[in-house]
Amino acid sequence: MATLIAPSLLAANFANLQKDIEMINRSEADWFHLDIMDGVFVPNISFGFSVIDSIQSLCKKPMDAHLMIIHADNYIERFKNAGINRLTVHYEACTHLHRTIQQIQHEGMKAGVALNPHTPVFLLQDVIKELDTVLIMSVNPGFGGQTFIEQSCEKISELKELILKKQAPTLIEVDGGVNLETGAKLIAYGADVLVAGQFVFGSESPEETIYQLKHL
Ligand SMILES: O=C(CO)[C@H](O)[C@H](O)COP(=O)(O)O
Repeated sequence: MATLIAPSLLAANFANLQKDIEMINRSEADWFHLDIMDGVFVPNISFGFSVIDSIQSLCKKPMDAHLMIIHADNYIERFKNAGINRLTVHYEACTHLHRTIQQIQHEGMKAGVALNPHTPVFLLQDVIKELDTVLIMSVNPGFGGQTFIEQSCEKISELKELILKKQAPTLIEVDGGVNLETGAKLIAYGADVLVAGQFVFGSESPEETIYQLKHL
């Protein structure tokens, strides 16, 4: 399977989101990646439903939301209504993770679980078969433009092993510090989806940068 590319809108120009969304529509990107932060689970606040509702009709590719929030259960139906196709919650922020996954899938969305850099992969062994995606955080969540944590590569190997062992249908998504160098390494270790924010939107030609990531 060709690697999927999910540009993170966190690094887009919020004064002209439409322009960046249209660029992603034109590009070889596969998904829109939306980072939702609550200022509690992570020390930053990003954007919420008013923004997602406004961009929903502009986004012509699946919307992949990464929730960095507590009490995600309270908002699952609301994210579905906002047009989100894939919803990822954090392992560290969910008390009843299995129930949360079921609720997301009950709403017709793909369900993902994100792991912070300090959270080991083996903790997912009893839910992996239910998961559409595992999002390996290769930086500490909360901010774009951080340095890639090398240890993430080993976690991808461990996750790949777990997925094969359990014959799970799960995609491996990686988020944080992705560029051409780290991206190539991540693909070699088994990543299926690369999220990239600063590397795409901070480049001279974001569309060309997406092309380069897609063809690594
Ligand atoms: O989840 C995130 C932050 O919590 C971002 O998606 C991630 O950091 C991507 O940003 P960049 O590619 O700029 O490192």
